[in-house]
Amino acid sequence: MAYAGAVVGAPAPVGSSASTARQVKLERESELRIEVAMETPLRLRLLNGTAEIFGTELPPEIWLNFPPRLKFSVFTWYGATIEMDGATETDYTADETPMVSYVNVHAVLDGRRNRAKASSTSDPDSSQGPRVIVVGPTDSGKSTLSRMLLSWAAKQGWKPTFVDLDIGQGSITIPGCIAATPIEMPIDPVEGIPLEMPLVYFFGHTTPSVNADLYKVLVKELSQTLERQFVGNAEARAAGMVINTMGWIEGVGYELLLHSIDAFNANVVLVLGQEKLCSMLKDVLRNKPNVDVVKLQKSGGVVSRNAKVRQKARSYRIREYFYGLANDLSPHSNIASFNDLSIYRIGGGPQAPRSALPIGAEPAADPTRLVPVNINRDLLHLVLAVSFAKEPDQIISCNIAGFIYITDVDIQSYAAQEEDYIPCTVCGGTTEQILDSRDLDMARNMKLLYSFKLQVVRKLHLVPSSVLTASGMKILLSYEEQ
Ligand SMILES: Nc1ncnc2c1ncn2[C@@H]1O[C@H](COP(=O)(O)OP(=O)(O)OP(=O)(O)O)[C@@H](O)[C@H]1O
Repeated sequence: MAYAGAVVGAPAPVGSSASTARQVKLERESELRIEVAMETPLRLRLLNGTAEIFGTELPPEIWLNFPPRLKFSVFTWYGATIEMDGATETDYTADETPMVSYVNVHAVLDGRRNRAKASSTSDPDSSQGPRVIVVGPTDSGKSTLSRMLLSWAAKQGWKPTFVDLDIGQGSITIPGCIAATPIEMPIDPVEGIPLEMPLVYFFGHTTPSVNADLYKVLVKELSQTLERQFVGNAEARAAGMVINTMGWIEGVGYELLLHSIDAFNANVVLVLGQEKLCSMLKDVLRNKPNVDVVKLQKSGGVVSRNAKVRQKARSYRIREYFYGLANDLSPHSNIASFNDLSIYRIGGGPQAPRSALPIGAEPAADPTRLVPVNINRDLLHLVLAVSFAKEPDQIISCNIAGFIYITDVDIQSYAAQEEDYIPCTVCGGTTEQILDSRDLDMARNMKLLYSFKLQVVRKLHLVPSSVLTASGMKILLSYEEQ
């Protein structure tokens, strides 16, 4: 069948929504850029030739289902024919892409991995593979480039570690977290980053400006944990890391970027699409000859997302966590007694009274102070992170097991049964704040430690509700569309 619909290099009209199957012939080194329709999924398959989606090769002939709103491109190095079935917001082909420069970076990184592998494992420096950090403004394609570098490396048998420091639009778990996970296979174009063994730290907000100190502490914790893991794992060490960062590159954002480069001992800094940031980083890192700062072109395919779209994307990520990408998970609902829960938030908290401060000094909240949270209806609709910490003072340095969503807080039945209220003693999270960013108040920035044992990564396995219906808080592990 002849190729219909897309003209090389020219966008199809926005909103084109042909729903019949159609074929697209791609010339070598060109790509088909697609934004799936808002409400309906898209099927796509490779008919002939070879093609990849952000570094992961497409299997021949097999239909892949892409959920609504997904934005991606199918790139071919040598030419391919693609068949699509379903509606799109936009689909067009482009023959100008920065893919050659991206794959050249991969080749250099691959050489470094081989050298690290071949070197004596007793020398920590030479056995360390590349630690790549991808930086740039919002919507410059950082996550996409990170993904390509990881998938190309995994295709060649490496198991690089993916570190995602983007708390606004991170791709490992729900927003508000920084996380790391080994990538052992090219990343699935539909499912995304595998969730088998992520190391997740909970910040609780979608922008670090609410508590930049806490963000730094968590980045440091994550980097130190990975460092310890690398000591006993020569394979992971040689494969190195790819670190995705936030798009906030001005002021405090720039300072946090420098802190991340330092915390992870990054030795390759890839700057996407901004001359000024590149020259600032080159300047500030000139005393570190082992750090390469490389400027790369932004792809014309990167889709810009406004605040509303980003906020929606965050809501979908949370929903996806509880229900699965294809609604294939069934979150459990449970009721837990207040006494079985200990909830803390980090930062803010009661401040020292002015009278206790030196004259002229302003009271300042300790950004890393652990504050017990009284259970009340303010917790309603919060998403809480479940910490692995055994004691409250471990919360800030501990990674988390998963998340719960609070659908009801029954104060009355609690009051009827409990004379003495014992303030809860563990850690907390965020909720609708993340879902709709209405309120970035630090009072909501909490972590959570569950006092009964949970083994959770993606699915929470709580004690059955019949055991825990005694009183108090009803916890439904689900998320309601706002
Ligand atoms: N070549 C391309 N063709 C089509 N869509 C693309 C292409 N490259 C990136 N995208 C899409 O553009 C969007 C933004 O890209 P990406 O998430 O990589 O940017 P970012 O710089 O990481 O964004 P952030 O501002 O959140 O840090 C994503 O939905 C991504 O899938």
